[in-house]
Parts: sequence; structure tokens; C-alpha cells
Amino acid sequence: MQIETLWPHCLNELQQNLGASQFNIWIKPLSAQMIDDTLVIAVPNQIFLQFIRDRYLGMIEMAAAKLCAGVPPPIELKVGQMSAPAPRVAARSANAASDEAAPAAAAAPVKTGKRFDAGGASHETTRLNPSHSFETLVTGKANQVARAAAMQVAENPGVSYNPLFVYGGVGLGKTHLIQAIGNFVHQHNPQAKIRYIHAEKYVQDVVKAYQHKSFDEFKRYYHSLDLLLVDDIQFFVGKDRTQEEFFYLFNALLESGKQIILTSDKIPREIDGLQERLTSRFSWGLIVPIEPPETEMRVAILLKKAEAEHFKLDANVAFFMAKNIRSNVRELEGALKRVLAYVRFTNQPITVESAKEALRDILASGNRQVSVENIQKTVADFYKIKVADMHSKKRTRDIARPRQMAMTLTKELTQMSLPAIGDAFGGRDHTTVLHACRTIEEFRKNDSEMAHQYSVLLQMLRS
Ligand SMILES: Nc1ncnc2c1ncn2[C@@H]1O[C@H](COP(=O)(O)OP(=O)(O)OP(=O)(O)O)[C@@H](O)[C@H]1O
Repeated sequence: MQIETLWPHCLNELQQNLGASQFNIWIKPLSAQMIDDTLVIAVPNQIFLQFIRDRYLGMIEMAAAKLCAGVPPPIELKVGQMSAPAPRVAARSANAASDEAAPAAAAAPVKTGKRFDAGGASHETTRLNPSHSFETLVTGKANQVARAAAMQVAENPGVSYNPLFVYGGVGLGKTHLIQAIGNFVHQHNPQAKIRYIHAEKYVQDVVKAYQHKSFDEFKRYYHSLDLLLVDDIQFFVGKDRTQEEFFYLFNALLESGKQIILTSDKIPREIDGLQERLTSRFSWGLIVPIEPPETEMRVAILLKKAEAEHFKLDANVAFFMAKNIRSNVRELEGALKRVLAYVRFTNQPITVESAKEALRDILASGNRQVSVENIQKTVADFYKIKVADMHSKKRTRDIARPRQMAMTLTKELTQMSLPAIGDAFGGRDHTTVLHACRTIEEFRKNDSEMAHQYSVLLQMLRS
């Protein structure tokens, strides 16, 4: 084995052993080079470093050993990019090997490129929400990878991950995160032509171009952008001409080294009705999830949002709210607004009691107990198995795993004891339930796809 070809071969090996999503998220962004007989692997940031060291280094070493007749070179991880051209596997982009520094900072209002108008008359600008910045985004386990990737893209648009694809449930901060990239790029490079657009609006622009026979102008405008942010790409489903136009736009922007950032509620290949050529292109760069935030992160978000409103929110009140409003950040924000309005109106200090009062109806609906039957049906539908399989003795993996997932969710979302859960799942022993919970916990740590499925189900059941 030529030492120069070691890394590409390692990648092949890893690709075969890991699921596509794990490979795309964690391995694809790495680049490597032989330096003084050491295989030096560059990782994008500290989070990656820790993750790769904990979870994948052993696997990389094994792959290298296999390819080097059992004697692999020493392996070193470093944060950053390779200084000389290296066998990069990072996101595909026109000038992927370039390592440009971010342009100098220059604070400015958030105003971006001219908007396309089919009539050709409008010079309306697209505005990003200036409060959607990296500074106002609370970071936690739920979004740390997505934020790190977003920061990387903001600092080197068109270079690091192209496209950056952010997915996650409703109201979890996808728009906030991608607009933070737009705001950052604008501040550092006010000349950059940036367009943030909701996918539905892009569909409307295609329709207008049809109506006014102005596809040339449409293309000229979109193809001239430096940074294109498209939110909720799942709205392209069933719109063939839109998908066709977007395919050309995507190719044109990537070929000229321009950055594309997309969001959706699902990973590309799970968006039914999206053309295969788009699905595969959307997976070229980096796909990152945003998960529902855990309690402490919800508390931090509440405190930060209250502070922005010049309110000092008592930590007990924040904890009370965070524990009781779990569906998503938008709901949490809505609840905070209600509490603040209530307090302003009644002129009372914010206490747990006044928060309870202000949120009475939300809490009443939120405290509706999730039933084990509801969990079994939701999980069965999600994995496309029969509800009866939740009770059956079948042990094939495609049945057993969803059943374990449902047991774990029942433990999380109800007050039922382990024996009671076992009974509800076909009279199983409580040790079986415990084993199921441990198995799913392990999966959530080591398998990003499974972790995502768990959080999607949790969100579905809580909302
Ligand atoms: N980590 C966070 N820190 C601070 N604010 C957040 C965070 N996550 C979400 N928010 C806030 O929650 C609200 C909803 O977020 P956003 O609109 O970005 O969600 P989304 O995932 O794009 O939702 P949708 O799927 O409905 O488009 C916004 O006001 C956003 O600022």
C-alpha cells in the first residue's frame, strides 16, 4: 500500500462500516496528510476532535492497520485544515482546498442583495432578522455540532461545507442558525450578495418567472448570489419545475464556489418526492441535526430571551417553565412572552405562582398524560410495523428495536413502573424493559441516526 493512498483507502473502509449519515457527518469533513511518517488528520473544530477521538479513532486505526499489513503509521488529530494540498474529503466546493482567512470585521446593518422580481422593476432588499445572530443563539448539546459547522461556514463561505444542510423538528432554531450565518457574512463582507428565502417563496418566484416569461432574469439574479440560504426545502416536494430550476442553480453556485445553506425537517433522503439528483447533491456537503434542547438548555434560552427584554427572570421560574414546556423553543418563547405580559399587566413580581397563573391553559393541555397506547401507536406508525407487534413475541430486529424504543419512551413520558411497562408490552418482565432502556441509551450515544429518531419521536409525543 502506497502511504499516500492510505487515507482514501481508510475512508473507503470507514464508509463501508458506518452508516451513511454517520460517515457524512463525522468522517467526510476530515482531511489527512502524511507528515514525517505520521498520518495527521485535520478536524474542523474542537467538538469534532473530541468526538473523533472518542468514537472513531479506534476504527480509523483498525482500518489503517488492515491496510498496512498490521503496522499502521502513528495517527495524530489536529484542529484546522491541511496547509498543503491533501487528499481532502471535506465538502465538495469549487475551491475546497483554499484556506482563506475570514474578511476583516465591519459591523453593519443587516441588509442583503436585491430581490428577484419577475416584472424587473423591484429593487427591494431581503432582510435577515438582525436578532438572529450567533451571539443570541444559546448553544447546548442539542445544537453544538450544527452551530460549530455554521460558524465554520460563516467564516469561510464556499470553502468548508457546501452545501450545509441543517435539519430538525419545528421551532428548534434552524432559521435562527442559518440567518446567523447570513448576518455574520454580511457583517464581515458587506459586498457579498446574500439571499435568505423560504422555499415557498422560491416556488413563487419560479411561478412568476413562468407567468412573465422572465426565466432569464430569474436565472441572472439567483445565479449571481454569493450566499443562498433556503429554509424548509421540503416545500419543493411535488414542484417539478422548481426542482429543475433549483438543480441548475445549485450546480451553478457550487461551480463558482458560492455557498449554499439549506434547512429541512428531515435529512435529504427521507424527503419523499424530492428528485434523486437533488437528494444526492444535498448530501454532498455536511448534514447536521438540531435536536430538541434538554431542560438546562431550555432554561438558558429563557434567561437569555428574558434578558433581551430587560427582565431578570428568577432561575426557579425559568426551571419551572422549562420543565413544563418541552415541545420546542418557539413555544417556550411564546410562554415567556405570556408570562412577561401577565406580569407587566398585573404589576406582580415574577414568581412560580404567577407564571403558573399566566400559563394555566398551556400547562393544562401540556400536562395531558401521554398514554402507553399512544406511544405504541406512534412508534409503530413511525417504523411502519403493526401495533400488535408491540405485544408480540417476535424478536427480529425490525420489530424488537421499535419495541425497545417504545418501552424507553414510555419510561420517559409516563409515571409507569418498569413491571407495569413490561405488562403493557405483552407481559414482559421488568428486566426486559430495563434492558430495552439501556440498549436505546447506548444507541443514542453511538448512533446519530437512532439519536435523531428518538428525539423526533419524543417531540411528536410531547407536542
Ligand atoms: N438555541 C437557541 N437559542 C436562542 N433562541 C433560539 C434557539 N433555538 C431557537 N430559538 C428561537 O426560537 C424561535 C424559533 O426558531 P426558528 O424559527 O429558528 O425555528 P425553525 O427550526 O426554523 O422552525 P420551523 O421548522 O418552524 O421553520 C426563534 O425565535 C429563535 O430565535
